[in-house]
Amino acid sequence: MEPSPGSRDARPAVTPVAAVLPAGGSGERLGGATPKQFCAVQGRPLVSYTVRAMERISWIADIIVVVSPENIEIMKSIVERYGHKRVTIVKGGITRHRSIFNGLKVFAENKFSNHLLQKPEVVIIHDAVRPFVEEDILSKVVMAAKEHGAAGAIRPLVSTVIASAADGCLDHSLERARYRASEMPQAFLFDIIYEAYRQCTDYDLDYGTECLHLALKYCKTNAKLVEGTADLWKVTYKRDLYAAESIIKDNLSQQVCVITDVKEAVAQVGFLLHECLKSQIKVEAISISLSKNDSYLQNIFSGQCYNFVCVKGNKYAIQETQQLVDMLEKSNIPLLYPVVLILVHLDISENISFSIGMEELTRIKKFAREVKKKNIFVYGLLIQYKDHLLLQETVNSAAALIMALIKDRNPELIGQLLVA
Ligand SMILES: Nc1ccn([C@@H]2O[C@H](COP(=O)(O)OP(=O)(O)OP(=O)(O)O)[C@@H](O)[C@H]2O)c(=O)n1
Ligand SMILES: O=P(O)(O)OC[C@@H](O)[C@@H](O)[C@@H](O)CO
Repeated sequence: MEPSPGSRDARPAVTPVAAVLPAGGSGERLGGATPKQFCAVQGRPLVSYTVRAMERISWIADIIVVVSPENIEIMKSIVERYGHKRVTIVKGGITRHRSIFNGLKVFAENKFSNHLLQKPEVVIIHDAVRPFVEEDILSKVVMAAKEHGAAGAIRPLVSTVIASAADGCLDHSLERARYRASEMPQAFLFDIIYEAYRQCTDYDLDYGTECLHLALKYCKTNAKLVEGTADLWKVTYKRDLYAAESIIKDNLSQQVCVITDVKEAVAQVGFLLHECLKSQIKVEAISISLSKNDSYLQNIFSGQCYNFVCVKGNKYAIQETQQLVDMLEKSNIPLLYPVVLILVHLDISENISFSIGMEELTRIKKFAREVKKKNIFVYGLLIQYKDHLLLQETVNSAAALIMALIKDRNPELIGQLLVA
């Protein structure tokens, strides 16, 4: 059980809330050799998204991630690589309940000096494979647990629940409107859920699936049920991983920063691009020379924009783009999510003889490969037109290609040159 390095900051004056994330399963229903909590989504393990969801909430003082013994080193490397704070890794058990119980023990059988892992008043229990959890539902279940002793998120049933008879035929069905699906997060007064686990039979520990039931059975505590949102679902099957990937891609595709240099023709195309794109995505447009360490650009970075379009009037100014890459890297934006950087080369020469030699294409590909190591995906886009009347049509095509690259975020296409 080790807290992540540098994980302690000043402890809040009030009794803290802690979170236990069971991540010790094998993910059999998903299939494959890698347990689902460690499967990559947009290049990052699924568990890291759930840890991030907890650590960005300041009133959660400690995050306990419970993993199987063979995955402790993997979990440590995830915590280190993605800079997760306030994380303590604990060895899991052969069942989910046993893993959760091990996670709770770190507060009750505290092997760390007190100032490290203070026993929380309320503990959140949240499956590590439920990455889309927001502060609002966490706050609701914690407040409800403070009042009722236990609380859990619920959702309407999608399918009707039926019971089968011994012969495999329908025995009866439940009236769906009267029942709910128990989801996560759940929250408990620490003493209640810890006592429930202490009294728990081996049968419950090995076959149970519901923490709220343990609080009721062993501590006579009726959990408050809190309506949850649709995105609280658990990644169980392969389809859930695909769904998680597309939700994250969609979240990353909400904003783009269009950077043009100050040349008039480039600024004009930048303006037309802005007009084309703004009906599909939020556009921040700036016209600067990238050689300036522009405070405005820094503001864009703080706004967590993950998509950048640089419109240049000359050959791909790789060294200028390198400066943007350096600024992005310093901002830490690519740490958690891949950043899309589209280099738009504008060719409005009268003679359409413009050509990008193999040498130039190779330079772009080489640059893109280098930058991919920083989790920045670089794509080339050529806008060329001879007849001014075709400008709008060409820009429309460029905008469509830009949206496709932003939404797809395909690492296999980095360094390629598309032509609008
Ligand atoms: N011994 C176990 C089993 C499960 N879990 C965790 O409990 C959560 C919900 O359980 P489930 O979806 O059933 O995960 P798995 O048991 O891995 O899935 P499967 O049943 O398909 O093997 C997951 O984050 C899982 O890692 C755990 O911490 N320890
Ligand atoms: O049963 P599994 O181990 O797949 O997952 C656990 C779920 O049952 C559990 O997270 C919710 O039903 C809330 O208790």
